[in-house]
Amino acid sequence: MRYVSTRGQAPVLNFSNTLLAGLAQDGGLYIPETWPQISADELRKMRGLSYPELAAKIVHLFTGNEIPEAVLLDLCHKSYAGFNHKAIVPLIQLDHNLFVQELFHGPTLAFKDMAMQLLGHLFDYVLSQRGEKITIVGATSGDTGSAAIEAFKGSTNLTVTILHPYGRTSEVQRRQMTTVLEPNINNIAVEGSFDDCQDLVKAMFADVPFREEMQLSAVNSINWGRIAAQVPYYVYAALLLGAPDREVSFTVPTGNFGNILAAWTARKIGVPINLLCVGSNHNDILTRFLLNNDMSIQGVRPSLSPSMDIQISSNFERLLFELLDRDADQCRQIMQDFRQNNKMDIPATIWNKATANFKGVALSDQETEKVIQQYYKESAYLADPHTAIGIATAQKYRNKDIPMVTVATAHPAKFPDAIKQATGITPALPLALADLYDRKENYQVLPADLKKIEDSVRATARKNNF
Ligand SMILES: Cc1ncc(COP(=O)(O)O)c(C=O)c1O
Ligand SMILES: N[C@@H](CCOP(=O)(O)O)C(=O)O
Repeated sequence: MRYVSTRGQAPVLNFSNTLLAGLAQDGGLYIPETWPQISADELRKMRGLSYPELAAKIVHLFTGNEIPEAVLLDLCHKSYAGFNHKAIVPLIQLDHNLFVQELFHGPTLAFKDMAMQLLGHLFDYVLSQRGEKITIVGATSGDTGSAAIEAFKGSTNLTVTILHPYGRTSEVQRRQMTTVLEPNINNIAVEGSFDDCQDLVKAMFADVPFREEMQLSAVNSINWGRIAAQVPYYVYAALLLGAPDREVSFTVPTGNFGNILAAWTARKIGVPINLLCVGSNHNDILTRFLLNNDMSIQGVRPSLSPSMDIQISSNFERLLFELLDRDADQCRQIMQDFRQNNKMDIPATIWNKATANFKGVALSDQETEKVIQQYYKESAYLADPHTAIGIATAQKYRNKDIPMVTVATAHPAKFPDAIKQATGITPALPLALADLYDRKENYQVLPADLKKIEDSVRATARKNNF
């Protein structure tokens, strides 16, 4: 498998180098040079596989023989062994043709564990083979950070610095990150928004001497490895609901556009997926785009669904590249203009192609609360605020002939205040996290200043003798 950058000016890489590179040198995102395909017959043969077995087959399509399927199978078994549901990604039926696929049964209670647990093993495998050490830098609005810290804590091959927006995650999310005290983990609360954190990560990659000195790598969904490891659960749900002989639609609560891009990738490789629906909170740049071709940055406002408090959705660039028929020069120009003008100018022909594939709905906090309340009362289903946005979006776009699956991206106990406000109950944290509020925290608060952040990343690497 070979990977190309969406901006066309970075070297073409194999899977392992794409994984370690994270972001392309030209600021673009890596994407497969050609899409692997699964035929309907091959899909039928995958029915009945367990989740780890299916995941190994799907991820192998993106690694090629660089990582043998038998090795991937072993890594997938290890990755999902600690999940606290036997099905790993159970599909719950809410209504006649409305389903929820729960992706939050991993150690940090959000869908990020699905990819991050596997990425932890993949990085270890590749780095041990090469005898290399790297520095991971990541931005989080709450969930990627804890999943990455959990997956990589204690590793002797790498250090991890995670930037989170100061005071803008839930307390549970913050504590899940800041109470991990292993020396290879560094938590920074940045005085700014998630978008500022993500910009700082990209700026570290753009600082070539720093990038080379530290051997930087990424675990946000700018890294293709993340997307590849998020495709299998879409295939799993589709197979359970009759694929390849029946279509299925998906609704995804969306922020950085990584999770829905994985669903779109499942369609690209041959899974019959009908609609892809984006659910947003009032940080609604993606839904404004889908409804009115308005992709203008309006500043991030805190919401009840903090993990989606994002305005610059990195993975949109991968979709754009594809919709532009892989014209990397045009993609690069549009992305550069976007950051200069705070507005993306998308030609009408491209917008039409996007809206033929994707639909979108934005919910206010009040509406989100009502949906949590309604499903709790009527269906005894407790949805976290992100999932509730997904369910409301699915309600709008479901149709009677095609099953609609909303991916449930977080456990309600990660957002106890919002759940209490909506239902009056406080969801309990699972046993493994029951003492979270008693654990000691360690993090520093820094301004959104590249030099200060780089100094902190370097200090962590030095402390670990890198
Ligand atoms: C709970 C939760 N839901 C939804 C999202 C949005 O997913 P994505 O950024 O892949 O669009 C996130 C963050 O990524 C999240 O943590
Ligand atoms: N919501 C995310 C934001 C980062 O998304 P990623 O998928 O690109 O890592 C978070 O919880 O951190």
